[in-house]
Amino acid sequence: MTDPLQFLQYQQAPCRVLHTTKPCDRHTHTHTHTHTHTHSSEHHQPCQTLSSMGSPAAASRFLRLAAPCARTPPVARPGAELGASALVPTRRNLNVQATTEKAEKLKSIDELPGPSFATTLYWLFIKGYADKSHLLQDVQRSLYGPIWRSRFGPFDIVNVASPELIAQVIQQEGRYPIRAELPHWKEYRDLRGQAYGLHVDTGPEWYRIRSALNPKMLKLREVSAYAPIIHQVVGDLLRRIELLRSRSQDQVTVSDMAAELYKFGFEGISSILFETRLGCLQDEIPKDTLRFITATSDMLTLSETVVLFPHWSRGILPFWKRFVQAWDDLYDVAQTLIDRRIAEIEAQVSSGEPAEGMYLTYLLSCGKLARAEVYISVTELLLGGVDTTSNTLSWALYHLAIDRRAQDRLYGEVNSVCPDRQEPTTDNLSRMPYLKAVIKETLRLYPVVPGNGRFISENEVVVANYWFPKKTQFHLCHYSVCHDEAEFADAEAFIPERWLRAEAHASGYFQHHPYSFIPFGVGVRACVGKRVAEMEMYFALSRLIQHYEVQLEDGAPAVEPKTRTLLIPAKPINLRFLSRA
Ligand code: HEM
Repeated sequence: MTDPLQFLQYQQAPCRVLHTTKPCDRHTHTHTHTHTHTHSSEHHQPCQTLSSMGSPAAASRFLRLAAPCARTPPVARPGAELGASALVPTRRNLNVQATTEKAEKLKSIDELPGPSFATTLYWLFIKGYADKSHLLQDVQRSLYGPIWRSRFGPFDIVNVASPELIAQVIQQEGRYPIRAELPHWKEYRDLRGQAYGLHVDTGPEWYRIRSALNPKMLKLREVSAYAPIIHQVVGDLLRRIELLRSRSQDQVTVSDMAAELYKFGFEGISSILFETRLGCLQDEIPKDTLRFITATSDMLTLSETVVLFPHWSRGILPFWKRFVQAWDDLYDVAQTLIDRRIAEIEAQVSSGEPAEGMYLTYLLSCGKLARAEVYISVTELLLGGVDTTSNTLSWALYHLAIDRRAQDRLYGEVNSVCPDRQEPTTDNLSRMPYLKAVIKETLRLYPVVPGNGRFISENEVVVANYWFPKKTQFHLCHYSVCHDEAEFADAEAFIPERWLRAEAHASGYFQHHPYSFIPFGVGVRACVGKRVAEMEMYFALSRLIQHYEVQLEDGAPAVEPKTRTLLIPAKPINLRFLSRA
């Protein structure tokens, strides 16, 4: 079966499209320009919409005639028992679905099973799933099947928890997909007169920003240019581990590895975005870094709280004020760092030196973004690029520490491609399939983004045999699907070999549906930092394993994940690093 990530639009040949948008008062320039983007050709012919159909019956008639829009090849999955949804929606069989008798009898959203508000409250606060919402996906799927509706305060959500149904949603996501509406983020931006940015802008405006960010983030060749700076940061991480070991009682233990890797993640992505070393892995963490760390956590937590309360409560309850403060801090840190770098660039230019840089120099000079958009884009990239890589690395080390056999195999591979602790190059990485398999398996067991979303605002859509009106919010239950025994044999076990095609085929481990593993999302809205994240994780993990044998502390209890927007370790992970020298 094919890797779903190969369908990411970014990997396809770029095409030139003329985008002419009307001038907008929010930005300082008129957006009439030509730019390069990496859409698949399907996107120039938007998915057929059901928007003007008006009723399930009309939609079903339409479906019978429609040429479906699909991005994946047909996948026959034995044993799928999902009624109409068992037909994996592909270019061919979406038509088949449409022509079945079932399509005549599309059901409405009100017919979906699902918990009442009271039941949800019970699950979250009495049964204790408030910080384990990843597990709630599994519980609810077993109660209601692969599609159900949940209502919680102002939220009305359709959950889908099978790869077939996730594929159906994605295939109808439209030309400019939206993950979720973020009215409170927009309100903050309006309050401060800031540009909207990736998460708040929608439609062609979102796409214009995204197209500016993509080229130096998603093209392998471009991302390879960041290898030397990432190696520098990995060097700092190794020195930091050496220092922490030497300070520990037994001279080998590093406590709370996730916290150390957070600093690594921050330094890594900052070195690319700001073209400056911040020194996060030094003993004294820069003040601004600490401010950003606190603000990130506050903003994400408060973001979930603020929307639950009505507008009028903002003067009484503290949440909105703290939410605004957290965003102010995030933005201010990014703006300060950017302004500092701009001053350096200006000084270089005025002294006749060429202004060479990496990502920030590109964003400032590409002529596609106003300065205000650069500020907010870099803030959002920083927001997305730290906990994600650092938590994934923490889980990878944790499992390698438990699984001696996997660790030995990884060490063997790294050592054979890069003997004598040579720093791996990006070319070397292509000869390290086991390293990549370890990261994939880590992301399968601990998808750091355990649930994704699609808010389908422009179109009415059909998923399974249900018809949904415009503005339906879908929740894509990745965690549940990644842990589904029907997709992944021995789903709870850490088996990197399942990603090595030849071995996995021989042992029956490679049989999953492409949409059962999409840790970086999929399509034009997928993660913009995927390539950078992979490079950071590959370099860090390979060099750590070159230097150390990693073990769990004696008698350390198992560490479970918890959800705090992202899937993170519920307890500190303490590891022993035994020098291989
Ligand atoms: C292990 C590492 C990472 C994982 C698993 C991950 C996962 C994801 C996922 C699942 C999405 C949503 C995609 C969708 O809706 O289809 C996303 C979006 C995003 N990610 Fe990542 N991410 C990672 C690292 C990074 C890094 C390093 C950066 C920054 C360079 C980053 C920046 C972003 C941004 C800005 C978005 C929003 C894109 C948009 O809305 O257009 N991520 N990521």
